[in-house]
Amino acid sequence: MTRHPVVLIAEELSPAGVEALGTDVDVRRVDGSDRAALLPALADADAVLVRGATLMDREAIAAGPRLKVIARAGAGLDNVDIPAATEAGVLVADAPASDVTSTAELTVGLLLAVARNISQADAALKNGSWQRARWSGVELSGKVLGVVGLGRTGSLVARLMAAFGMDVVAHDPYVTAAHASATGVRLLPLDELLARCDFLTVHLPRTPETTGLIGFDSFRRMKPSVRVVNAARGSVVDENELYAALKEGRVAGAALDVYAGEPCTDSPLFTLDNVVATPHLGASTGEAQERAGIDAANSVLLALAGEHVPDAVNVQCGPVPEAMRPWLPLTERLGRVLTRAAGGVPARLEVRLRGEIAGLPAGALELAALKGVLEQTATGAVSRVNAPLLAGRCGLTSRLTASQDGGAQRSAATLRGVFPDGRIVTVTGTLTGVRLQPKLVEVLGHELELPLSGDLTFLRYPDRPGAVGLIGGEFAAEGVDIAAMQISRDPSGTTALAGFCVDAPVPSTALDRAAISVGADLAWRVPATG
Ligand SMILES: NC(=O)c1ccc[n+]([C@@H]2O[C@H](COP(=O)([O-])OP(=O)(O)OC[C@H]3O[C@@H](n4cnc5c(N)ncnc54)[C@H](O)[C@@H]3O)[C@@H](O)[C@H]2O)c1
Ligand SMILES: O=C(O)CC[C@@H](O)C(=O)O
Repeated sequence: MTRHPVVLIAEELSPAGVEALGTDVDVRRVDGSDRAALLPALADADAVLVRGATLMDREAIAAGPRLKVIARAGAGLDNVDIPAATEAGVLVADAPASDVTSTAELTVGLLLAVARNISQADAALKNGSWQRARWSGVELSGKVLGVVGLGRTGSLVARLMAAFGMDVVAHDPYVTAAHASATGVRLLPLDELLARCDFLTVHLPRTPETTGLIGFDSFRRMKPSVRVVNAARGSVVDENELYAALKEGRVAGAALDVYAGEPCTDSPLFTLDNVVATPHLGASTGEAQERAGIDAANSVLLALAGEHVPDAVNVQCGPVPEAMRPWLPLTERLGRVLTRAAGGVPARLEVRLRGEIAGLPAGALELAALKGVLEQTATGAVSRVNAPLLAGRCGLTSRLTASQDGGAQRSAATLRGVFPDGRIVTVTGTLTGVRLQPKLVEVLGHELELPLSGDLTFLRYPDRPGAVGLIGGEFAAEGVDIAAMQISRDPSGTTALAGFCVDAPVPSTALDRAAISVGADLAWRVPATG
């Protein structure tokens, strides 16, 4: 029975997300926050689905030797050691678009709550106290809202708050003025924004640069009437400094959804009347969880199938257009043919694209070629994720070149390897027919046409009559059936290259005998997988 890939669900995942995984995977569950349960459960896992409470650090990644993908059902990957995953060849993806609307809407709620003391008044009333003057607030309309971080959430918050009549200004050194103006905001230096705003909301990732960004110095620059909202990451606003500023009347109010350490139940901030606090609810809506689950499940399925994962964060390539996707497995296989033909890894690899594909973004093809080249010799797992790292370690450099002239094909990909001993080895493939079948069309300068699938075997020998019969005889003696074959002479007509698609791997003893019988100087096999 074929083994289905094991997908470990380590946290609550929406039913739609579980359903999106389909029936061709073996779904298992574990409580990812329980380390003692998580580590052994990872031993068999091909994929793990997490939210924010499962720590996928170096130790956890090492506990999953089969792992191919870590997918986060949500935005942000603070709980995943991305460099460790990259080294291990494990793809990491999150679902960055899934919770933008929910988080932006919660931010609107927090802005309103901190302006109007909604939660404090609610709690007081339910406690029997009718205090209208005590909970009087301020309007949003006409006030300046400072948005720090004008990415997905920040931009949506800016648009939504403009509808309240707020004057929205933003600080984000990494966005263009065009993006800001399309969002309807003015970009300002941080100091100027801090000095002007009546309300401040941060929508930043946690990075060394953003940790504590809103701290003592920032509060010093702000008006004492300012109200601060954080629904991004706890550590972006320094909690101790915020507490001091609120206590001393240097900040009028704060609304927080996130905390430096979570779960957080006993912060000094919770003792203050002018603080509204929610327990990390930004993405906690049915809609966001459904989208996050489905997006993460789709990333898992794509990664397990070896396909391009648009939400991957640790694959070093840009977008992969639809027309480029069938070329990924083809280029990977070409890499395997090249390394096997040469008996080792080249020092330099050129990935040449010709014809119609030459104009398309092709970074992913370079990664696929590197993967194919390296996986024959590497000791651990090789994927498009760690291929550049492993190439660097073994001194292999690569480059992409493109030419509009496809030659005999509409499009073709050639791998050209230059080896440390000066040898140059080339292999070329193309996709043919309506079903885009991968074909080899050139090997070591010999033109041929051979399906680039299944087990392949090649021999290069001085051309003479009867050679194919001798080779076929050796294969037949081991019960190996030939599904397709091609013989190609070099331009001088003296050397022949025979390529065979075989139904089962040719035993090495049979290949050795065949090579001796025809006087081959090269004989090699390319296994169907890895
Ligand atoms: N509360 C929640 O439940 C919840 C839900 C979703 C996202 N988040 C968090 O909200 C934050 C924003 O999410 P997003 O999806 O909008 O991210 P994003 O990547 O779309 O936007 C982040 C923006 O911050 C900017 N930025 C980075 N460093 C900066 C700096 N030093 N100064 C100013 N700007 C800087 C980036 O240029 C980018 O535009 C993330 O930390 C995310 O994890 C929280
Ligand atoms: O609910 C969650 O899983 C956390 C939401 C998440 O996307 C975040 O980045 O804060």
